[in-house]
Amino acid sequence: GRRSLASAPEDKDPPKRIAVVGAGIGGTATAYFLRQEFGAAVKIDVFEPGTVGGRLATHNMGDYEYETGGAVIHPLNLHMKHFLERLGLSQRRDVPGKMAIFNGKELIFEESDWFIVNFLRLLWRYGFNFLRMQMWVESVLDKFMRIYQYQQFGYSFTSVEKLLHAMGGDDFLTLANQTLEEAMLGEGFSQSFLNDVVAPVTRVNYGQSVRINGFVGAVSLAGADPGLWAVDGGNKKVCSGLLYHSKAELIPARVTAISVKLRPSKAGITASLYEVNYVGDSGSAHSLYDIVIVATPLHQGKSDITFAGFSPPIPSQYPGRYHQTVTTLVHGLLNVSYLGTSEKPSTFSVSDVLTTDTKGSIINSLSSIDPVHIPPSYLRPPASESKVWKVFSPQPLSQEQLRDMFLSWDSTSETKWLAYPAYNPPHRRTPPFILHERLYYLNAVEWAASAMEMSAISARNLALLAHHRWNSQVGRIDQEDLHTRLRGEL
Ligand SMILES: Cc1cc2nc3c(=O)[nH]c(=O)nc-3n(C[C@H](O)[C@H](O)[C@H](O)COP(=O)(O)OP(=O)(O)OC[C@H]3O[C@@H](n4cnc5c(N)ncnc54)[C@H](O)[C@@H]3O)c2cc1C
Ligand SMILES: CC(C)=CCC/C(C)=C/CC/C(C)=C/CSC[C@H](N)C(=O)O
Repeated sequence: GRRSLASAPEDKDPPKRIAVVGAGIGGTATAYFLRQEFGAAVKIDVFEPGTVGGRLATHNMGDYEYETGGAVIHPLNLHMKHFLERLGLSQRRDVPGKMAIFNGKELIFEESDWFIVNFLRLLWRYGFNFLRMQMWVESVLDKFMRIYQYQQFGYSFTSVEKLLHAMGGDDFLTLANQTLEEAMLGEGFSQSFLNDVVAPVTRVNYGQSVRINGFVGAVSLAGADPGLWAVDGGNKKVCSGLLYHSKAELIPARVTAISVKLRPSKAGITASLYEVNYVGDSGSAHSLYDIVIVATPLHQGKSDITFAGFSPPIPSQYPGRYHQTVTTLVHGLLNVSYLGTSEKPSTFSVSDVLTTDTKGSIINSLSSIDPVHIPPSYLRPPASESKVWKVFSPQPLSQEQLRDMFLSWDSTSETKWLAYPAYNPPHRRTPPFILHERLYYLNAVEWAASAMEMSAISARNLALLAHHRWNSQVGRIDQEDLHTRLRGEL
């Protein structure tokens, strides 16, 4: 393939052992790409105290299973698509639905079955803002897609900033360091369009306002594109599949500390190894590794790993915090009048209710959801029947709030996530990908944007970076102007 043509002919001995901390999509994709880069001989251990999948998780309700965490994937998320192909998984059958926007009192927009009706309504209210937004998101996505070509040619980046810059130049760095609101007002979008249309999208996807950074804002708007998909059987199947495919060993334990140990090597030169300390059901233990990849956020409430013996020191927790989103699944009957509509439940066919950023609003969104596997004759039940609704809110819902929203229910389930970063641009500095010589940090990428595909891109980047740094192949690291240099290459 095109990678091997340019790799150095005399690679040094491959590493013997590599550790990955965390078995979400980031950690399991890292194990998969590490195996691809370093070959069959290296032993890869993946540490995970919880369920494989991390923020990709499901819950059983009635006879079916439903996504409670990461749910939708973009049609242009090429790593996720590639994983499905390699693992023999398939996309879940799509059940079309309609969207509405709720301002806390009434529905200010309700999608019609007819494209032309939606188009004319939006044109009437917001002029060409809507079409221009689609063009703006597409232009960001066009540049974003360059990363796949760079990675296919084996190029890697030492920081989130350099990765963003390689995709979209200074424009992407500016975008990431200003708010979505500033970026869109600067592009000439109207404040009412931001309030009525853009904020509901950032609220459903990231639980936050239009003051998130412009880059994650564009990702969020891409998350409202048509053609979104999910994995048949549940998104977390990708994680267990990648783990199996990578022939990594899953160690069901929590990593407590990572320290650097100096060891004399064959040539008499002192080489450093990493000691990973962990606690599992059978007590605590430690092992030595040549390379370690941390694939869990190093933030308050997310993980608590001590880094010992490093100079400069590595903090257990980086500045900034993760934002809480509570997922409540309710198997019950919606109180349609809660949405201020006089429509009959039997004809109310909205599946996704987004919300504006109104003071006192307690929910971010309310969606009718389908099981992770859709049986052949499945039809989404109307609102007049008991079915599963998913509510995203910043705080847990009280019984009283649930009683306002639902006429009755058989069961509920609540998952409190520290879901994604609380985005307050301009951030001081994105955390580093490289914590130490051969110690890497995958979730730094979430400060640009948090999504399954972002973790997969970071995984590929770190596997390449770890490989090139191990073999001192500097020609594949932080190369400038790749877009021009690779033009015409397929
Ligand atoms: C409610 C919600 C909805 C979302 N919706 C979408 C969506 O629709 N589309 C989308 O693309 N993205 C979505 N996301 C974001 C997406 O889920 C995440 O970006 C992605 O899953 C992150 O994967 P990760 O592997 O990097 O991290 P995680 O999934 O968090 O994995 C980290 C793993 O590390 C483990 N771990 C923690 N500490 C230790 C330790 N000390 N030792 C060992 N292991 C440890 C954890 O148990 C966890 O399993 C959503 C997130 C949430 C919460
Ligand atoms: C990374 C790129 C280019 C695109 C990803 C687009 C995408 C799928 C964004 C969504 C991210 C996200 C955090 C969604 C959360 S909620 C999703 C859904 N609306 C739901 O109801 O679960």
